[in-house]
Amino acid sequence: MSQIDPHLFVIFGATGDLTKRKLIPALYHLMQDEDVARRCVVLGAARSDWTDERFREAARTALREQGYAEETVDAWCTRNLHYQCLGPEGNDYEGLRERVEQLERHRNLTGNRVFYFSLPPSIYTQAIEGLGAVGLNTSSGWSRVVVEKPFGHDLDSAQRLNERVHQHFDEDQVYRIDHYLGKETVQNLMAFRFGNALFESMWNREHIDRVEITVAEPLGVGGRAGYYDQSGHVRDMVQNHLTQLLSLVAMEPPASMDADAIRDEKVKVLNAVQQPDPRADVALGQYRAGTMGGEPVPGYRDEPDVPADSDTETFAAMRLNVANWRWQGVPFFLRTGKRLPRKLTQIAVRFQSAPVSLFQADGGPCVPRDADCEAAPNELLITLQPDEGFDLRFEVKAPGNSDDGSMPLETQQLSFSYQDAFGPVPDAYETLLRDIIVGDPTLFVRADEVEASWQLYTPLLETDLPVHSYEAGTWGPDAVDRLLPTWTSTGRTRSHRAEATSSS
Ligand SMILES: NC(=O)C1=CN([C@@H]2O[C@H](COP(=O)(O)OP(=O)(O)OC[C@H]3O[C@@H](n4cnc5c(N)ncnc54)[C@H](OP(=O)(O)O)[C@@H]3O)[C@@H](O)[C@H]2O)C=CC1
Ligand SMILES: O=C1O[C@H](COP(=O)(O)O)[C@@H](O)[C@H](O)[C@H]1O
Repeated sequence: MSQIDPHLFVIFGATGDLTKRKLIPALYHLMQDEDVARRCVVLGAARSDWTDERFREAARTALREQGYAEETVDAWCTRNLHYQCLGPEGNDYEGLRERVEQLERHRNLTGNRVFYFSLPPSIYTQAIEGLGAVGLNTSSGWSRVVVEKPFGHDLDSAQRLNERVHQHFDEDQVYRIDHYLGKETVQNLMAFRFGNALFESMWNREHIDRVEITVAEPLGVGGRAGYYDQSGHVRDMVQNHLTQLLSLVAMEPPASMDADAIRDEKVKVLNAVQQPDPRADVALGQYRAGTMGGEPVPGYRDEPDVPADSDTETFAAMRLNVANWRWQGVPFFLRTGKRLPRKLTQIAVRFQSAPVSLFQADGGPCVPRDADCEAAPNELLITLQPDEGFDLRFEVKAPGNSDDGSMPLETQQLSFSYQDAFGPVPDAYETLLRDIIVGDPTLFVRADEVEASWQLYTPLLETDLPVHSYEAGTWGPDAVDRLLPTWTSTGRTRSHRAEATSSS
């Protein structure tokens, strides 16, 4: 790991779900490296009237639940965790400043600070203003502010939030989190594309027929309806995670691996994506009651805290066109939803078929545009979770001969499994927290990038579109067939590995 400066890591929202489930375990894991543990002091903050000891106890419980050994956890919590109450209104920033300075004196820190907003998004502005009002945006060291998603709820609100943030912090101090960018396999997309000339030379409209991006979850809304019902699936997943995947698949090679060189290319490609026609290119859905893994599950409207007449979408699919020289005319299909049959994050790249198919039952040859002309295209499946890896599907001759005398072909695949090659992949939050404390912004979303993404989806979010019902445990509403009837990721399963993936 690069050199880490001694610093104070302040978590706003320290009593919340994200802190418990993701931030504390990621910090704990990072601090198994003694160098990091000596240099990082954590200060939790929220309105709840907790003490240091109460915060430590919550952290101990969270870590024990994740299977970490009791003694090591206890020692770490006592040594590294502190808590400051922000008062019942959450506005005691003067008290926070005093505590920050006191801890820095006691722990010999030199004014380097991270402020992590694990807060309800409606509080971001208040927190930014609060830090600015008491001068916590400047110090004798560096200060970084980390903002969780969602960053705004449309273009206008994202622009206003960026303006507020920039009144108190420079852009290079701001780390907008999209946790998909911390996933090892998402980063591997760049390695795959730009470290291998073989595929990059075919990565364009001359050779690719279509690209499909699927992010499917079996889970329902869980206990998050308060946020999710206001947000909906396009804001929750498409505007951020799927758009990041799209950018990484479609961007041009950057001039270097420098953070801004990469982010410049991501912004460029996002600006080339045409706004979808909401009525022709988009299908929305909401799950109704169904069966998952043999168990009945309730419909979205029967979930806790969801209004009985909610029209919030829990599924979205769309067709996008990237209007640039590399991609014009190649459809990018995005599909994501809750209560789909299984967990699957996958990019399927379908190459163009061979121009002439020689291996036909009736003696052929034929060309793919003829009816009944079977010419299986090559496909590359990039699976980001679970069972991370690549599968390249191609045609081989099956042994023996067909009765009709034609040469029998069968689809097989070359496969690479991340797990088999490298073992378990680290958690995305651990990667991202490490980048924050070493000051590497590459995997964070820049102000212009977040605005370009909202620009793309805001017209569709402002259109009153039908939300079609789908049964929990299926691949979404029938309306999705209008966009694409057969999705590579869920269509044929043509080999032992594809079947294994589909049943996991
Ligand atoms: N949970 C998750 O899986 C994910 C969450 N996120 C994002 O992370 C952020 C936090 O989410 P999550 O932890 O789930 O939310 P929670 O509602 O569980 O936690 C919110 C936290 O903010 C504190 N808080 C609320 N109001 C104020 C206030 N006025 N001033 C100071 N603190 C306040 C709450 O504590 P108290 O009441 O004590 O003040 C609590 O600690 C959100 O932006 C969310 O979108 C992103 C991805 C996944
Ligand atoms: O940001 C979010 O992501 C999760 C899915 O994340 P994953 O890492 O498990 O793929 C999603 O469940 C949640 O609704 C959304 O807010």
